[in-house]
Amino acid sequence: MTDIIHFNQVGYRYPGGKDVLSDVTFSLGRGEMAFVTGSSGAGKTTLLRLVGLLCKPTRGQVMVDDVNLASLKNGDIAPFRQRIGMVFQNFNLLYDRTVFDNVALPLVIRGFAYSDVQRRVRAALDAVGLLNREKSSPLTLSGGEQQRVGIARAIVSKPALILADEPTGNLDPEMSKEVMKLFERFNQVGVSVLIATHALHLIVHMPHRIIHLDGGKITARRPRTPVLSDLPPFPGEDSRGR
Ligand SMILES: Nc1ncnc2c1ncn2[C@@H]1O[C@H](COP(=O)(O)OP(=O)(O)OP(=O)(O)O)[C@@H](O)[C@H]1O
Repeated sequence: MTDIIHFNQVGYRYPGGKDVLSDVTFSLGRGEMAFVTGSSGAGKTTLLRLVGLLCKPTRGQVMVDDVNLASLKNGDIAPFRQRIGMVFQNFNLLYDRTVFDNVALPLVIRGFAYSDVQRRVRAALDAVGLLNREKSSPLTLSGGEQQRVGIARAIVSKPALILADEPTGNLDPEMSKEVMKLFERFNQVGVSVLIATHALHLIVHMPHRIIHLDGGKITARRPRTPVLSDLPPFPGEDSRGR
């Protein structure tokens, strides 16, 4: 598995502040899903912001999709970000627009033809189970549905990588599980996914790797847990053991 993200001894300090990340080295494999955990202030959001080119490391190198982010010129940053889908805790939706318009936004900004916008937005809404709500205002949706709109907007550009910052932070336990399952579905079709979360109870039974931050340093890593589907099938059985 090649890496879609590689951090090499990365440090970050907000202007005028102290180090909020130091000596962070980790990789996310292409097609992998993993979690970044840690208490409030541990540096999870900052780590995702570095991957999403929302800030630049003060030390070390960040590679994303085989590009050293330090080598990108200003004009290359916006096109590069289109390879990444971002999902936020507070959904970041436009509440005076329809669900369709919210999901269409990244494509409209890029100047896609309307017929392509329509096709891709409908496919994205279908993938999150909200095709029947395309004309609705996000205000009429539940929190879980609003987050699914946020996820549809993140995947509509067919990114190689999804970054999600506390995507279940405003959701009840049932909706949180649904949203995590949705990320797993995209991961199963090859999208790499990195999720920052406090919700240990939600992820502890999931098989994905956990990268734990404390005070801006990686202090623990839980390897990916093998799951039944990793095992080769017995002769005469399919991969689900049936
Ligand atoms: N714009 C900023 N300027 C200065 N310091 C900041 C800024 N944003 C965050 N910090 C500091 O950086 C540290 C790491 O913050 P970060 O948001 O990355 O943590 P986090 O693990 O995502 O926290 P939370 O779980 O509460 O969102 C914190 O001490 C925070 O106060």
